[in-house]
Amino acid sequence: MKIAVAQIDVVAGRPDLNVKKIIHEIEKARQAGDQVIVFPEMAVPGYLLGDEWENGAFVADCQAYNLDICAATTGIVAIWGNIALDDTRRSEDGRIRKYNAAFVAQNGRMVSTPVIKTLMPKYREFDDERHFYASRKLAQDAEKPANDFINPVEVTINEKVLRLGIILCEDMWSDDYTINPIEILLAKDADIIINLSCSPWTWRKNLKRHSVVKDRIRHHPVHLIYANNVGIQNNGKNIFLFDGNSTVYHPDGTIMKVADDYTEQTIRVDIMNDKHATVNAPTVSDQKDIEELYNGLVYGIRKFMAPFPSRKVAIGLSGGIDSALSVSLLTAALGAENIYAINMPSRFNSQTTRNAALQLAQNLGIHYTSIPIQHAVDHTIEQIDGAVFTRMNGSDAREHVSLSPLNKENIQARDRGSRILAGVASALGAVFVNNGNKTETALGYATLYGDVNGALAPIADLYKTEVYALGRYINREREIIPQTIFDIPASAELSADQNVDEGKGDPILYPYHDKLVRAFVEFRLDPEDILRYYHNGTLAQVIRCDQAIIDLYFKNATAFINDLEHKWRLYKINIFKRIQAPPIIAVSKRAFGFDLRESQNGFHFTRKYLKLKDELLKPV
Ligand SMILES: Nc1ncnc2c1ncn2[C@@H]1O[C@H](COP(=O)(O)OP(=O)(O)OC[C@H]2O[C@@H]([n+]3cccc(C(=O)O)c3)[C@H](O)[C@@H]2O)[C@@H](O)[C@H]1O
Ligand SMILES: Nc1ncnc2c1ncn2[C@@H]1O[C@H](COP(=O)(O)OP(=O)(O)OP(=O)(O)O)[C@@H](O)[C@H]1O
Ligand SMILES: NC(=O)CC[C@H](N)C(=O)O
Repeated sequence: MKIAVAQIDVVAGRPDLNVKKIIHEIEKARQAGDQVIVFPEMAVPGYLLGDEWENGAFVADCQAYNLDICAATTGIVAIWGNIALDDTRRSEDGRIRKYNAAFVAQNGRMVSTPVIKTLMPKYREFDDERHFYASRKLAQDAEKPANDFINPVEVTINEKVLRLGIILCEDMWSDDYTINPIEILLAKDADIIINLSCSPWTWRKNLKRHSVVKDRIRHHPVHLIYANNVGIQNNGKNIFLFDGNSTVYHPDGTIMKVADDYTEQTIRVDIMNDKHATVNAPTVSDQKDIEELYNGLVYGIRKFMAPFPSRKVAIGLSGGIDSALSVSLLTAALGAENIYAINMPSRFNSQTTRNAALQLAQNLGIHYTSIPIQHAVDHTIEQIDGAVFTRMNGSDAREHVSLSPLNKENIQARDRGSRILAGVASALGAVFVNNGNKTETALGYATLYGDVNGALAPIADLYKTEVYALGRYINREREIIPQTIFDIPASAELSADQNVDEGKGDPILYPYHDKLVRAFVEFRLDPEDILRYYHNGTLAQVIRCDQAIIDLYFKNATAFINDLEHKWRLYKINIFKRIQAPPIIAVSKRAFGFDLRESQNGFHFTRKYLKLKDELLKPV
């Protein structure tokens, strides 16, 4: 059986574009002699559409496109993902019932009723349960076992009947569920498993998938096809990267063929005359991780900017590592001709960072200018510091406004972000970007309406140590980011206390705080957990931090606890900044935005935490 797996770029919300592509691929496959062609999950509408799924006209339009696809299937079996509607019944939200489904057509006719997704992911960015009715709910309604609703689809190819075990993405990731759709299909003599997916890239997920596949077909070896899309999908607060990596597996779970990452590509195999060699499973290394991260971010930026009327981007180039990495990624994604860098020195910016910013711009060949801000900052300070409020209740009471040193720091950041960058971007017909990293985003180490601004936050899902690692990757062949930028301390350069030439910088101990933030955000640990691990000596292992670093920074329990409480407070209080922050490209296992859904409730320390703290601080 000759099967084509079409790894198309699914544009979310654009069924017109997607269907055009699908029909084109079907025609190509027919000409190539393929007998079956498989497309990804939700290949017609896209998947991360938010509450657009509630737009009745839109979903009806998407479903109606099935007729166009079906009509194109002369001489071939096509399998694709789309929404299925049942307007005779309602979902639990009172709206028309919708299914996340796979459609199978051959010779201009649907071969079966739609195959309905069984397992509905409802964690992280996934919201299937909110919008779609699962096949297992249908079973419940009918008071029948779930198995009755999970069946192979029979197709006839060359007069031979084949039983296709078709599933949708999460149906394969069944470890945490009570139902295992693949097992059910294989028990019903499916000849092959075909998984239509819409599965975003995250760190080492492809590797995990290979082991999941191996496990699923361990007791019942059959070929397994995994069809995933490329492109990005944006839920409003996060951009998810779809690397594709569509794979055909041998019955022993080894890889027969795999599509290239982030590339529209159709892979072809002749399943039953299996002469295909085995492709080596990918290896794991830090270098490969960094390479994948780099490729993903560059792809994400390029795709995010594609629908904008202009690809021009303005960026504040400080001579620090964050903007250095960001500008390097932007240049790789959009071309040097589209990048406009502005250095905006105040009196606190060293010659060291100013020179580094200029050198970096020269190395990249981008547009560059310097717009000093001290004059405007002084003017703003003078106006605010001199302001007097008069109470308008007849008392004429007066209140003088006085700026603290911290207020003055923030005026510089706001002057850069809200006055210069926003002004320059509008003059150029460009957008400007936000260069915050994940560590400072978590701790609120950025100024609201200043450097929290921007159209896109390309590196806000990278911890500071990852920012440096990617910076070194950028320099792998030649020095693009000047070495000085790696040598000076990370610093906001907003006051004399942050003078890089004197070795002064941010009040964040990145090698430890990166790990602590990751424990809060990705491992979902509370200070109670952190303190317990600290107390029983396993903290370094749990948060994957060098013990020597913890010992170096914290000489005793008091120092450790003070820091832990300070950082937990910052993390929780600064949700207000993240709410107003631009969309973030998601690359970790939990990105700020709409991957981690934060409620704005301040901070709390549990009673167990307080008890343990008392014990630890009790004088001996
Ligand atoms: N719940 C809430 N909802 C909405 N807004 C709220 C709010 N609570 C306070 N606010 C507002 O937020 C203001 C305080 O926030 P904000 O103005 O950001 O100021 P703040 O958080 O006090 O300070 C920002 C920190 O980031 C550092 N920083 C700034 C810029 C760049 C860099 C760098 O690394 O390069 C570092 C800076 O040195 C300082 O330590 C308040 O004055 C108030 O107007
Ligand atoms: N002097 C400056 N000129 C231009 N832009 C600046 C300047 N200072 C800050 N910015 C902008 O504000 C952003 C936030 O500053 P921040 O200090 O966090 O990052 P950075 O300077 O790039 O890196 P680092 O924190 O390592 O110094 C910068 O990425 C940059 O876009
Ligand atoms: N589309 C889906 O069902 C996504 C969930 C799935 N676990 C994934 O691979 O990302």
